[in-house]
Amino acid sequence: MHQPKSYAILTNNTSQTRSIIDKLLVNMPIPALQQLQDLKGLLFSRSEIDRFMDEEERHDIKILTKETQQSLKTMSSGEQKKALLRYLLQQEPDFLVLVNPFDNLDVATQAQLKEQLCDIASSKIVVQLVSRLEDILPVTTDFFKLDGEQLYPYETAKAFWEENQGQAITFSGNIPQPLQALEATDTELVKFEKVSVSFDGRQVLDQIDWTIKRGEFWQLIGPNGSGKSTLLSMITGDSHKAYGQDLTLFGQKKGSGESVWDLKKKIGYFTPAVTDKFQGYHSLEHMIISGLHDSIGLYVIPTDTEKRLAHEWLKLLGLYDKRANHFRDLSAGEKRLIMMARAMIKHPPLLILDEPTAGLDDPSAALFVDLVNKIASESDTAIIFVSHRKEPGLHPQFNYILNVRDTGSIGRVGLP
Ligand SMILES: Nc1ncnc2c1ncn2[C@@H]1O[C@H](COP(=O)(O)OP(=O)(O)OP(=O)(O)O)[C@@H](O)[C@H]1O
Repeated sequence: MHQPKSYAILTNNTSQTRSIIDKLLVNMPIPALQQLQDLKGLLFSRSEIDRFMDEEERHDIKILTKETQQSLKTMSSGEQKKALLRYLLQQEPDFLVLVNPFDNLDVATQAQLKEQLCDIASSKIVVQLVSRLEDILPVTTDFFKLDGEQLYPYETAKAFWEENQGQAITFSGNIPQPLQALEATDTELVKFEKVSVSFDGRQVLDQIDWTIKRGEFWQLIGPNGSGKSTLLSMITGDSHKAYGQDLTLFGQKKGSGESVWDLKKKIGYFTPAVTDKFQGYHSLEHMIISGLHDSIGLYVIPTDTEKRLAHEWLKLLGLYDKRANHFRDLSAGEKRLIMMARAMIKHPPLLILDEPTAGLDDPSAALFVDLVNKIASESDTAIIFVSHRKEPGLHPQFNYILNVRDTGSIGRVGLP
């Protein structure tokens, strides 16, 4: 049997990805992909998982998790993706549209999924929409680039690879200083001592010891389901599992009467999903200044000093000329740079970056990583960077590595 077509479409920050997906799924004609016109296609993407999660939460309709008690929301990214793929294959589609399929997955799960997708591609048409070159399946037969709404086909694989191997861009200038010097905090910002966590009788974390000190740059590494989000939510005050544990945050023992609000003021938090909350018409200048007021968008008139500071950040990011533009009109990569400036404007004692490069194309991810390195070296802010990918160019001082065991994940400190 001859191998069906496997299409790879490389997307960048200008790509109208949603529009091409919609056309593919409702069989609207796409000249370069005529073969798919009358075929049934299904979507494998983060947005589909979110949609099913929403169905569960709001309407109590369990589709992907029919066979388990656990809700989709509490599953790890790997478990969620497996459940979605299984469900899609049961529907026997003619082709699958895969959108950044390896995002949020650890290295081992990525490798398993890659093998499974290559296997599927040997008998079924797949259309990959990917922003990272390393995600393109080796079985790919036809290559494209999506600029805006325009789909450009390549004559050969060689022509595609030659044109798209990117070069790095870097920042020049230092990161702006805060309006007020960083509040004097204890040297130890976070201290887990023999912290164990269980869900429904199953132990997920086993005797975690982890101390994060002022100004340190950590990468938190662990396979899907190893408990990374659980650890982060204990630090940010979003998990009740933190109570009764030997956990000290900014010098205060957990459960000793601190308010979640006080805690949140000390932590800058960024995950790509946060950008989706900013749907209003906020200018870039106001978006950055809103970080000083802990608000989503700006609802007070900014002072001249605040504006000057925001302008310094915009200049550093190369976005000063766009300062009056609306945040919602920026590219995905630009939005993340602005969100980083917003999270950093006060130089919080701790900055948490939860898979911050997911979904970005290679040049935008490289630029983002460059900004993180810069913040780490030019400020007293401690950073926790969570990512499954070995981001080329990221320079953490330490790794905190979770290893999964039957009795819960154990943690150890490793040097990068
Ligand atoms: N509220 C909950 N109820 C039941 N199980 C949960 C809950 N929250 C997390 N879990 C389980 O705990 C384990 C650890 O989950 P967690 O989300 O912390 O892992 P993770 O390392 O962040 O995974 P990923 O990299 O996929 O995001 C998973 O097996 C998950 O299913």
